[in-house]
Amino acid sequence: MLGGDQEPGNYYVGVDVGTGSVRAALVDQRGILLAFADQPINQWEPQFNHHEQSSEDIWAACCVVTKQVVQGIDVNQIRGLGFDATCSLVVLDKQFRPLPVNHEGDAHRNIIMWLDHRAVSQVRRINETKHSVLQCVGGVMSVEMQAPKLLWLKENLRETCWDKAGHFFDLPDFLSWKATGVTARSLCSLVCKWTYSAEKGWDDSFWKMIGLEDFVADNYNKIGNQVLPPGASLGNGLTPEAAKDLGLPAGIAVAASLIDAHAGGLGVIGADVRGYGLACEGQPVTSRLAVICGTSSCHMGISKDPIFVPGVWGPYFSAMVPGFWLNEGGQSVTGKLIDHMVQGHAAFPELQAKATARCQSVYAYLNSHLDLIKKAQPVGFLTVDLHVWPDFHGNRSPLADLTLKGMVTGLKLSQDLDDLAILYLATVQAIAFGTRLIIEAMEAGGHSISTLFLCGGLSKNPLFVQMHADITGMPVVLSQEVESVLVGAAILGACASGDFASVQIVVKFEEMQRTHETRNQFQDAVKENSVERQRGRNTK
Ligand SMILES: Nc1ncnc2c1ncn2[C@@H]1O[C@H](COP(=O)(O)OP(=O)(O)O)[C@@H](O)[C@H]1O
Ligand SMILES: O=C(CO)[C@H](O)[C@H](O)COP(=O)(O)O
Repeated sequence: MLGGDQEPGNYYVGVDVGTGSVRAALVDQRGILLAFADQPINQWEPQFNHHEQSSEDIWAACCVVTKQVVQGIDVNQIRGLGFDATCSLVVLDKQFRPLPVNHEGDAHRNIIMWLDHRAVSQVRRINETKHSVLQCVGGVMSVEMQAPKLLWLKENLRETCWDKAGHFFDLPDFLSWKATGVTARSLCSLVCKWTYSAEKGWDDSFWKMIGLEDFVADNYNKIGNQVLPPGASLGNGLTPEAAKDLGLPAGIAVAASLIDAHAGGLGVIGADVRGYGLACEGQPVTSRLAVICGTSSCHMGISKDPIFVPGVWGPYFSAMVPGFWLNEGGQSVTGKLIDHMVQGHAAFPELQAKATARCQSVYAYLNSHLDLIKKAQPVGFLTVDLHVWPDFHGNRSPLADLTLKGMVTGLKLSQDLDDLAILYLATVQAIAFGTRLIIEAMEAGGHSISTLFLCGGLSKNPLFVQMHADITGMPVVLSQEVESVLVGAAILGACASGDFASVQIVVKFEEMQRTHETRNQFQDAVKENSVERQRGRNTK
């Protein structure tokens, strides 16, 4: 076992702040998840395309779930703590107090969430500059990144927010600051969402060109001028105040953080797949694509040399696995889109009642209903007359066009449970086709991908997984530990503790995890059908 010099019973805590909830896990030195807790967090949408959260609300939820997962153990055996979170923008004043990011002046809502699309005008102007930093985000900056949102705050909330601001954090970095009092930022967040270069640092000309010369004058104090690799140990570790909040011992190692998709990628991409006859067995890790699918989906592909893929974020150096370049494709709404389509359908109340009666989730019920109504052919053929274009919140990758909208064709007058189930299936398939489009763009750029490694909430939906296998034509690997994002966060804590020399070595934690593969039934079905037809011909 790697890192054999650890004492038995070393524990690490991972905290994952997703869009809808905060999760924590207790993980041992074998990478086995021993305890899990989750806590919902609030989201506000004060107007269309404005999505806000509260850093105080999120920290309070972190404290609840962390205390829960360490119940019953000797907390002195906890060696490290790691955070991952969505790439949302946190705004604090010079005394680290929350500032409002809204016209109502509500300082409790001091976070502009990752999926917020308020800064449309700002990102258009940024992209019109054609500045060279845009070559590190696939050529087009997303409205979901931090520069457009910062520019929006300066142009729209000058007095109530911008002039009073002392610190702008990516949410993962806010959490590590809250835990240690250290304002150092993670290389992951700054490189992926702020245009920071691992080799050259900040580019003064970019910030001056887009009208945020304030940061240059201030020597980047407000957005970070001390940058550490993910997994580096921060300051003197957990402060006594944060230790009390979290129910952990003061002084334990706290790691420089990761964005949630990157933690998920770290948690699955190194899995040991020997013995399953998979195409990626014995292949380099660069043949693997990690897809972290929750509210959104993020497609994480790594390479030894930088690969530029138009419309796909990156190339980013060492932003997920040290020593590798990263390209990140994405679909801004996937789980959120499926929830939207299902909950907005006329038959949803009937579905809810029937699922509740069976003590099932609505998705488990829908999946079984589809099996009930499918004919002789695989379930995927039920949507031959109904199709969905999934860009209800713009297209993140590979078209990188925030103005695109969603579309449904093939609707009838009926709105019964069968129609809802088939619309749900068509939405799942549309998302899988979006993944295929991203893979094709990445392969055109130079990637060579053979196998998908899925994690995140949607990886718990067998239909979602099967449609990805069928439509991409690739095997899908699910790790035995479904909470892979949390394993990724705990890996950070393990690295910061010094029990493991680097994140990369720790990635091999996964050798302890078994994996199982989902066969590509669609291709098998097509083959069987063609065999049937051939048999039919031969017997005629
Ligand atoms: N067991 C499940 N079956 C089907 N869908 C699920 C399941 N668990 C979560 N989801 C879906 O995954 C999405 C949330 O993903 P998750 O990774 O848990 O959260 P976050 O996006 O906050 O990180 C939601 O759209 C939810 O409907
Ligand atoms: O842009 C991101 C990652 O690069 C966001 O953090 C991610 O898309 C949101 O994650 P989730 O869907 O799990 O809430």
